[in-house]
Amino acid sequence: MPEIILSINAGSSSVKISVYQAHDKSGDPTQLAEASVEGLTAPPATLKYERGDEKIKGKELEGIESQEDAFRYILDHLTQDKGLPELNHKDDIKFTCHRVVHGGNYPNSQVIDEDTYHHIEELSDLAPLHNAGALTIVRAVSSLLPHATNIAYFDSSFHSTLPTHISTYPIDPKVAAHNQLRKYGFHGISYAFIVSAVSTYLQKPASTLNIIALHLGSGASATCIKNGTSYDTSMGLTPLAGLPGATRSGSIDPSLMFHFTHDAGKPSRSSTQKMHITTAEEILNKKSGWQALTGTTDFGAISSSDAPECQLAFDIFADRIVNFVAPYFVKLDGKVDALVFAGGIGERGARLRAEVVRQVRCLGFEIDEGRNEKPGDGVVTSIGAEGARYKTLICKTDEQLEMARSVLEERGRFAKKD
Ligand SMILES: Nc1ncnc2c1ncn2[C@@H]1O[C@H](COP(=O)(O)OP(=O)(O)O)[C@@H](O)[C@H]1O
Ligand SMILES: CC(=O)OP(=O)(O)O
Ligand SMILES: [Mg+2]
Repeated sequence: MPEIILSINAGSSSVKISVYQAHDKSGDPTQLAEASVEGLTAPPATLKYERGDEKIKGKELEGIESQEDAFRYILDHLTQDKGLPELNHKDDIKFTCHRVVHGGNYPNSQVIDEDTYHHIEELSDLAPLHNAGALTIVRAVSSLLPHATNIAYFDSSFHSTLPTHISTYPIDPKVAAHNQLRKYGFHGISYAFIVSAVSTYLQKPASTLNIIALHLGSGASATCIKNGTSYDTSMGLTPLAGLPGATRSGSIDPSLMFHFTHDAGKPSRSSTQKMHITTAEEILNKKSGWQALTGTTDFGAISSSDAPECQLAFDIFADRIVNFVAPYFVKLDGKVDALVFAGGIGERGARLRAEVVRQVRCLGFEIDEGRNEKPGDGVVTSIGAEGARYKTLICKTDEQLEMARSVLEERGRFAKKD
């Protein structure tokens, strides 16, 4: 009986699911199909599907508005695909991996049982665009695929190596300890993939790899990776800190909110019994960022527009990214193996990459315009100019593959208790 792994990546604007078949040989599981519903924050959402030579791109979907809608749509699509007989029997799905953004103090992945489910639910307030959506998918899996083992992979786990002086906020330590207020950091599944891919590409052991990695998607972050581990990262207690995003402000003066509205501390209308967020958090997470500045969350459209508000959004993003690249270069003492772009915008946004690299040229980074416009097909490609002091790379990050690989490596830990 084939063992199938469904790897589910619920982002703030998309749900991406890859289907793998496990095998006994060493190496990666075999990918059978990849489906994603994108644009949940810029309706209509669209479907992208790839199975062998079968490709669908940009199919507009009616009524798909949430992560759960997207999951159910993709599962139907996969199980009804005649060219994917491996999924005709839902019981063959042995493992479902779920990307869960906030994992609190979990240093590694966890089988989702009652306890972990409730713990992840408690953390929903700290990742209001993410955890609750991922849990709706966990619940759907439990009813639609009762034989599968659900495993949570946390975006925050990769950052459990942050030094204390970097993860600690200068606030009352008693309150901080009691409420577990510290820098957690996110996009860690992606950063784990990036470390392994760049280490293979540069033929340098991961344990000696120093990179400045930028995961730029609907949510965007920068991470300073020292000796293959997270040394600093731009997101914080929640994914709101650091860089702006599709609907997020990124870091602002914390006092700003009290001048923006008198209702800052009141519960927002999107609070539920299980998730409590204030009006301030609602505004900064869901009503700010590119959406507020330009009216669209599509950074591709923003980058190619001449409209002044789009130009301003573009300039803000480049500026805020540089605000992390430079200090991370210093924290690595100039011993930097590469500056790495990843995520939907990092991988596809040639104009933004060119602008960021131009602004940090005094550090020794330089882009090759031709390669930047038409990067190669590999998982990692170089876009740096010949002779530049430091390398600039694009990494096609794959959070679904990172989770599926880990399932196979750690499967002993996940034996299902029947
Ligand atoms: N050609 C492009 N140039 C710049 N940005 C792009 C381009 N194509 C897509 N994007 C942007 O990538 C972002 C989505 O990134 P992704 O990492 O897939 O998001 P998520 O955070 O939901 O996982 C969107 O803002 C989208 O507009
Ligand atoms: C952590 C985070 O912001 O994730 P995403 O970019 O997928 O929304
Ligand atoms: Mg993402």
